[in-house]
Amino acid sequence: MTPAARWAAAAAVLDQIEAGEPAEKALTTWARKSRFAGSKDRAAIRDHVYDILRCWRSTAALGGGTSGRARVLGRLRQTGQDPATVFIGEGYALDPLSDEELAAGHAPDGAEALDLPDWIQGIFVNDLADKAEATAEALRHRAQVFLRVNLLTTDRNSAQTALQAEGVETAPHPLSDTALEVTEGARRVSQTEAFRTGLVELQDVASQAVVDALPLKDGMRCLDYCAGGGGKTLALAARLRGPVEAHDADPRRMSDLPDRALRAGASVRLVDRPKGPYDLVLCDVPCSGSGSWRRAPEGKWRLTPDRLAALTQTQAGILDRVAGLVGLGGALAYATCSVLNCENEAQIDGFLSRHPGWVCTKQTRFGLDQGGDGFFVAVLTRT
Ligand SMILES: C[S@@+](CC[C@H](N)C(=O)[O-])C[C@H]1O[C@@H](n2cnc3c(N)ncnc32)[C@H](O)[C@@H]1O
Repeated sequence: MTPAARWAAAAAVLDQIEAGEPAEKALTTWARKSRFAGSKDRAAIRDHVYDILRCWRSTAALGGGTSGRARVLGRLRQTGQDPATVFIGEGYALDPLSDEELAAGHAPDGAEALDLPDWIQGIFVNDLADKAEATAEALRHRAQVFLRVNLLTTDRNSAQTALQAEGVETAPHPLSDTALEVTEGARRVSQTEAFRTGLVELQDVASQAVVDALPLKDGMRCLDYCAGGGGKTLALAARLRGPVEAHDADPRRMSDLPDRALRAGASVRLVDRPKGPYDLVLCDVPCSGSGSWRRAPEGKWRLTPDRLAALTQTQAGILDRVAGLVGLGGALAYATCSVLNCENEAQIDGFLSRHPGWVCTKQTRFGLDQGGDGFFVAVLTRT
């Protein structure tokens, strides 16, 4: 496909998303109908779509409309590319722009320029103060690719050498001693022998730092209560060098975890009904995902005040339930990939006011300015 044809395909996918289709589904449907597209085409189209999803409001403002065509025009203007090289009307390219389309569009302002929903801009300013703008700006750009070195099978230097031999260049990242930032060959990672044999896992650096912050001790009984795909379960098992139990309200989300654990040489047991007492329970709760909107930008546009309120209730409910699983002297670790106070510090304050006999021994925010996604972790101890 020509570069112009890829933009035309992106415009078609964006129209489906505008009509309410999830981005992944719209991309898959397009790929099924377009067998002529190769893997490089599909990757380029996906990049266009996600770049625009991150900048959904500003591209619409600059392009003068919410159609895929207008958003592509907005994105080209935003990145200083000449629309005349894309709207060429030949082959599979988009039709040339009309005079009306050329005259449309305005420079985005305020929340539009920061690509935030209006209702959340005030919350950002209130919660993040002088970091609000920089955080919103960081969420408008692609995230770096990070790997977690699996300490059960290798060390960071050896993993780096193995990846380099397969054309993947990496650099250690200061936020976690298990983290490598991929500087070249990111698309090749999942095909490498190093990945297939469990030397490394794809995992954001701040997500790794959350696990580093947990009070781990040899032989402790440990539960990951919201295990999902198991990213943190595996990191925990590697740090602990021992077994970890994994639970999720939706067990289907853990369906790949046994295979992933096998590949990583980690001991993970899936539990339907956890029975305490545990020495450590990690709750990586469902949240707005506002710290990782650059990886999952649709979440930014789908979040509503009602949905956020429902999420904070779920989070408080999980904390209250899980408290009963932690033994005396044990710890409850609460984590989110959110930058919002109502899902972070306010949840901890609420828990402490409902549960006398618990103290908060650690509370850390990882900001996007530290390189990874925005994360929060608190450690609560039962005294
Ligand atoms: C943020 S995700 C977990 C991500 C995972 N820890 C990781 O690192 O890959 C939150 C998980 O919580 C699960 N969940 C939602 N409500 C829950 C509940 N009431 N109890 C337990 N898990 C719940 C969801 O199914 C989802 O898999």
